[in-house]
Order: sequence, then structure tokens, then C-alpha cells
Amino acid sequence: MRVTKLSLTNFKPYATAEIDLRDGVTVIHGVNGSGKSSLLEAVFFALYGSKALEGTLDDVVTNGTEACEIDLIFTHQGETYELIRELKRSGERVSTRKCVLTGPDVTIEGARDVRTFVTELLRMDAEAFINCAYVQQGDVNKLINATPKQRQDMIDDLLQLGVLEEYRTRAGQARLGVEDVLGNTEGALQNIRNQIKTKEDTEPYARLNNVENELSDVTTRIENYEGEKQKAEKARDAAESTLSEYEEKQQRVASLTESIDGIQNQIESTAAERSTLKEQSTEHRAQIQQLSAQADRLRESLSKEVPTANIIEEYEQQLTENLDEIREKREELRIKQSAYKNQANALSEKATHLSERAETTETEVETLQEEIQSVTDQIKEQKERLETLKTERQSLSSRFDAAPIDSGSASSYVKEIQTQKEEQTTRKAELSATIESLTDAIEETEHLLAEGKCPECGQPVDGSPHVHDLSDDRERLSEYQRKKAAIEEKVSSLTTELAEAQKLVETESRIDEIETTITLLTERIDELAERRSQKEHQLNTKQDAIAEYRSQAESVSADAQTKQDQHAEVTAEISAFTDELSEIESERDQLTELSEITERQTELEERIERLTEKRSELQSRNDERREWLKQQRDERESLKEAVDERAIESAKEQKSNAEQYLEQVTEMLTQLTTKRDRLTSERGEITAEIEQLESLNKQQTQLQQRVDALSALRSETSDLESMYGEIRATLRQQNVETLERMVNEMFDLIYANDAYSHIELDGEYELSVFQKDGERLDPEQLSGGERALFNLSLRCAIYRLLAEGIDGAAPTPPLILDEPTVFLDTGHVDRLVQLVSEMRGFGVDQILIVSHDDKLIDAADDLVTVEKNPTTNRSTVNRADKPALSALQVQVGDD
Ligand SMILES: Nc1ncnc2c1ncn2[C@@H]1O[C@H](COP(=O)(O)OP(=O)(O)OP(=O)(O)O)[C@@H](O)[C@H]1O
Ligand SMILES: [Zn+2]
Repeated sequence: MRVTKLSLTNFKPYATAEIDLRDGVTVIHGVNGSGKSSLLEAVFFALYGSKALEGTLDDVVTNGTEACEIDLIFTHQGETYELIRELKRSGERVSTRKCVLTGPDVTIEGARDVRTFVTELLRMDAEAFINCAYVQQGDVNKLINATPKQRQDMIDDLLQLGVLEEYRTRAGQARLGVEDVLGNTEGALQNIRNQIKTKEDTEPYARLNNVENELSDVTTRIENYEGEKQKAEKARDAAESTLSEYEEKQQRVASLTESIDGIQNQIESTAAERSTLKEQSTEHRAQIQQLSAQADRLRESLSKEVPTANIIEEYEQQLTENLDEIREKREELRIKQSAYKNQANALSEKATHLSERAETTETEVETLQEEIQSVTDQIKEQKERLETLKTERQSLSSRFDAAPIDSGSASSYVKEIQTQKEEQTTRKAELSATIESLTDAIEETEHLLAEGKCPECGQPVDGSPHVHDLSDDRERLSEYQRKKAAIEEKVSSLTTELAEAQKLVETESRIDEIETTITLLTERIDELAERRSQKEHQLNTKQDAIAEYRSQAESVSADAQTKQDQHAEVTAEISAFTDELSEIESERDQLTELSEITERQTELEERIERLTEKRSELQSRNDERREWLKQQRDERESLKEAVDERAIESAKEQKSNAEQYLEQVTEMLTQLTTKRDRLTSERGEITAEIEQLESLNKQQTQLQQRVDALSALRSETSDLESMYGEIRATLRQQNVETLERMVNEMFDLIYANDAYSHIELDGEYELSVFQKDGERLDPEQLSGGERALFNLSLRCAIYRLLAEGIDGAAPTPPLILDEPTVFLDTGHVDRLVQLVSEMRGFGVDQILIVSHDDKLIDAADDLVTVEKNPTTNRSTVNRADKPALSALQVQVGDD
């Protein structure tokens, strides 16, 4: 098997990485912590899943990411397989989301199934893989420190010797199982043997023989007694039949006696019935006679002679017809009668109505007449008022004849006078003022003059020019006084005139008032007159109507009387018909009675006839009964004669004897039968015991056979078990020898030292190193470097053993070495390089080595460089076909 391609996503330091791997030696190099070991771990994890981890799934998912994917492609025995694993973080936990392995004609899903498949394919589980193919970093002591037992298990496992051990264990288990079954079977066999012994001790065959003899004896006796019993039964049955015959006859006699008594009773009761019937007939006849007398009386009272029933009916018919006819007529008359009555009533009602209307109208006429009178009175009154007003107007108008103005201008006249009066009054006041001041001036002047002074300047008047003016003034004053008197007179006359004018204004307004009233009165009078004429017209119309009503009422009354008379006439006619009807009805009733009597007579006669018939029928029935009576009496007589008293007595005796015997024999038979039954069941029991015994014998034989078979099987399984043990021991011995040889070869190859002669591996996988002087050393006593070399040679030896295989077709996974040079000096690194190329020679196709060593790098077919970005902390991987020496120098210097 070899890896061809590995792709990673978020695996440990790798964000994404992809690397193709080829056959030959591939060296992976890079600085510390760049991710080299992680690459190898990825391959291991891809193959085995969580079993390949020391920690948890959490460790492989790149910190801070959610999911991780590993895709591994590898080839094995010419086929290509792809294995994909996906992990997913959810919360705290990381779990496998997908795990699929696909190969030619195969798809495996699920971590567990994939691991199982890989384990089978590589013929090694995760632990075996670490022990053999994958030498992890710093893992030097693992195999050296292991106990021989652990080493043995590990190597057995790798070389598939474990299978043989498994087969041996299975054979051992099978042997134990067989032994269990054998033990049980032997126990069962012993148990059955004991049972058989117990049963045989009771001697069942001898007992059976005894019982059978006794049984045959009892059976013979039973048969004898049964024969006797049958004979006795026959005798008894014969006697019983004689007796029962006798009993039957007795019963027949008794039943005949009963029947005879019954018939006699019937005959007697029938005779009694007949005489009752006869009495009834006699009674009916008497009734018929009575009815005949009644009928005669009725006939006499009828108006017509009705000798026969036929005629009665005819006459009755005729009367009924007459009745109907008269009733019909009367009915017609009744209709007329009620019509007349109704008409008379209606007419007289109408007459009354008319009279009432006439009276009402008369009342209305009176009212109208009163109203007309009242209107006439009003008219008269109004006219008188009109005349009075006209006279007043005449007298008022005449006042203007002497007046200075015409009627209608009084108001303006008053105003005119008032104006004049005011003017004169004003003038008078002015004049009065003038007169007063002039009077004052005159008095002053006179005073001054008296003192001799000038009235004008107050100077002494000698020679004054104004002295003559005083006389003028006096003249003017009197003039003024005269004018004033004239004005005073004028004012007084104007006052008188004004009073007169004001009176005229009053008169004028009164005249206006009167004229308005006159107009109103005239209109009112006209209106009243109109109303009166209307009422007079109404009055005339109503008076005409009254006359009309009266004449109509008279004529309607006359009609009503006529109808009344007609009604009386019809009523009389009806009563005549009613009388006639009652006569006819009474006649008809009599006729009905007569016909009823006749019917009753006929009915009675028919009854008599029926009674007679019944009687004769009863007579003949009794005759018949008498006949039966005679027959039954005869039979009874003959039965009584047929009984033989002596034969009956002997039968009774025979029966009693037989019964006594039967009782005894039955008792005997019961005892014998009980005994036979007991013997039969005893025989059954013994037979069953014998059957059981025989079946036990059969079982014993079978069990014996089984025990024999199981014993044979036990020795076979035991042989098988030891055979597998021996094969394994042989194979292991062979392996131990081969492995010892190979370890020596490998150790010789890698360790150049004269101190050690050889390594020994004993049958128990105990490892020992021998010095040249023959001294034995425990491998743990070796130095660190020696132990690393010893470890490598042991691993390579195991790998070679595996690669060469037992049957030559073992799988060889890549040989994986993580930092194998750590403890080695330069010389030994050279030898390691040689070992690696030797391993290629031994048929190891693919070797993956993590190393910084130049020599190993030089020896590599392929070089893989791993780098880590210091900023992102993410690793990358690259393959260089042929490494540049300078670059390698730097790498080496780093370590
Ligand atoms: N789950 C993880 N997520 C991120 N980085 C991780 C995770 N697990 C390990 N690492 C980182 O991967 C690196 C370890 O890688 P690895 O052991 O493969 O290195 P190396 O190249 O073999 O180193 P050395 O030369 O020392 O053996 C460390 O730097 C570690 O921090
Ligand atoms: Zn490392």
C-alpha cells in the first residue's frame, strides 16, 4: 500500500494543503513547528480516525475554525482508494460529519466501518501500525520496554498468528461445551437407570398375569348371571302384559260409564229445552190475537176502508203526496206572507220618514221667518240712524255759509290768523320799547332844560340849537302811542277771529266723521237687504218642499195599508192549509200504526214457525242419542263378561316372584361388575407401568448412544484445540528464528561496533544483547543512541518479516520515520541512509521520513518543504524534485 495524494483543509496548522507522494524515499523538511509531523499524523488519522489520536478530535481542527477535511488517496494491490473525513465543531464538541471510503466496487460509510475495512485491508489496526510502520518522533523505547508478553502479542498480531490463537480458543470453548452436554447426558442416563430399577422391583409382569386370571373368572360368572336375569325379565314382562290388558279393559268400562251418564244428561236437558220452546209459541199466539183486535179498532176510525195491507200502503202513499203538495203551497204562501209584511213595514216606515221631514222643514221655515223679521228690523234701524246723520251734516255745513272761508280750508285759515297775531304782538312789543325810551329821553331833556343845561352836551343852554327838538319828540311819542293803540285793537280782533276759526276746524272734522259713517251704514243696509232676499228665497223653496213631503206621505201610507190587507189575506189562507195538514197527518199516523201491527203479526207468526222447527230438530237429536246409549251399554256389558279373575291372580304371583329374583340377581351382578371394573383398572395401571418401563428402556438406549457420540466429539475438539496450539507454537518458533536472524542482520548493518557479537530472541520473545566476551545485556542497559539504533533495527526487522510475509502476499504500508536521526552521530546517520536504501531493496515501495539531515535529504528521491507563515500561523507544503544545496544548508543550520 502507498499514499499517492493527501489534501488537507483546516487540519492543525494547515489552512489548505495538497501534496502528491510517489514511490521511493520522500524526505519532509522544514523549521521547528512548521507542520512536518502534522503531515504524517494526517495520513495516520485519515486511515484510523480517532484511534490514531492521543487526544480528542478537537485537537486536529485548526483553532478558530469550524470544520476540517482530510482527503487521502492511496493504492493497494493495484487498486486505488479514496478516503474522505470531515469533522465539524458544534458548540464544545467536535464530531465526524462524514467518513467515506470509496474503492473499486466498494463504498464504505461511517467511521467505524471505515476503520474496520482499513484494518482488514492493511491487516493491522492503529496500534499495530504504530508498532510496525510508523516510527513516531522520539519513540525509541516502546518496543524495548515492552514485556515479552506484549511483544509476543504484538508480533503474533502482525503476523496473523492471533487468528490461530482465536481458533484454538474457539476449539477449547467447543470442547467445554461438549463436556457440559456430555455431563448432563450422563446424569440423565443414570437417572433413567435408577427409574428402571425401581419399576422392575415391583414385578409388574407377574402382577399382570394374576389380575388377568381373576378377571376371566369374574367375567364368566357375570355372563351366567346375566342369562338367568334375562329369563326372569321375560317372565315378569309376560305377567305385566296380562295385567296391563286387564287394566285397559277396566279403564274402558269406566270411560263408557262416564259417557253413558253424559248422554243421559244431554237427553234430559234437550227435553227441557223443547218444553220451553213450546211455551214461547203459546205466548206468541196470544200476542197475535191481541194485535188483531187493535187493528180492527184502527180500521174503524179511518175515513176510507182499507182491508188489506197493500191498500194501506197505497193510501198512505197518497196521503203523503197530498201532504207534500199542501206543504209546498203553504210554503209558497209563507214566502208571500213575509214579503207583504216586509213591504208594508217598509212603506209605513217611509211614510213616517216623509212626515218627519215635513215637520223638520216646517221648523226650519219658522226659523227663517224669524231671521227675515230680524233683518228687516235691523234695516229699519240703520236707515233711521242714516237720516239723523244727514240732518246733522246739513246743519254743520250751513255754518260755513256765514264764514269767510269754504269748508275744507279751516286748518290753513287758523294758521294764517295765528301768524298775523304773532306779527302784531311783535310790533306792539317793539313800539312799547320805543315809547318807553322816547318817554325817558323827553323826561331827561325836560329835566336838563329845567336846570338850563343843553340836553345834548350838558352845557349851559344859552343859545342852544337843540331846544326846539323837544316838541318833535313829543309829537313822535303821541304818534307812537296812537299806533300802539291801533295795534292793540288789531290784536284783540285777531284773537276773536282765531277762536272762530278753531271752531270751524272742529266742525270740519265732525262732518268728515259723519260722512264716513254714512258710507258704512249705506253698505250695511245693502248687505242686510241682500241677506233678507236670500232668506226669502230659501223660505219659498222650503214651503214648496213641505207640501211635496206631505202629499208623498199620504200616498205611501195608502200603499202600506194595501200590503197590510194582502198580508192578512195570505195569513188566513195559510192557517186553512195548516188545519188540513194536521187532519191528513193524523189519518196517516193511524195508517202507520195499522201497518206496524200487521208487520208485528207476521213477525210473530214467523217466530212460531221457527220454534216449531227447532223443536222437531231437538227431537231427532235426542233419538240419535238414545241409539248411542244403547250401543255403549251393550259394549260395557260384553267387556264385563270377558274378564277372567283366576288368570289375573296367577299373573300377579308370577310377576312378584320374577321381581324378587331380579332383585337378588342384580345385587350379585353389581358386586361382580364392581370387582371386574376394579380388576380392569388395575390391569390398566400395570400395563401403563410396563409401557413406561419399556419407554425408559428405549430412552436408556438412546442416551447411551448419545453419551458415546459426545465422548467421541470431546476427544475430537480436544485434539483440534491442541493442534491449533501446536501450529501456533511451531509458527511462532519459525518467526522467532527468522526475526532473530533479521534483527541481527539489521543491527549489524546499522551499528558498527565491535563490542557486540549478536542479539538473541528466545521462544518467549525475550530480547538479549550479547557482548563479544559472551556477557549478556538487557537492551535497556544500552546507551540512548544504541537504543535508537536497536529500536530501528527491530522495527525494520519486523517490517521485513511482515513484508516477506508468511505466504508472501502481505500488505506493506509506507515505512514512516519521524526524526530518526535525533540520537545519532554522523557515522550512524550514514548507516541509517544505507539502512533506508536496504529497506527499498527488501521491497518497501514507499518510505516517508521527516528529517533535517543533509545526508538523508541527499538520499531522497523527493523533497517536501514545509513552511509556516509567521503572520497567519498557517503552514504550506511544497515538493521539490531536486533540492538546491544552498537552501538545504540553511535548513540544516536551523536545527
Ligand atoms: N489545532 C491546531 N490549530 C492550529 N495550529 C495547530 C494546531 N495543532 C497544532 N498546531 C500548530 O502546529 C505546529 C506543530 O506542528 P508539527 O508538530 O507538525 O511541527 P514540526 O514541523 O513537526 O516541528 P518540529 O520540527 O519541532 O518537530 C505548532 O506550531 C502548533 O502550534
Ligand atoms: Zn516534528
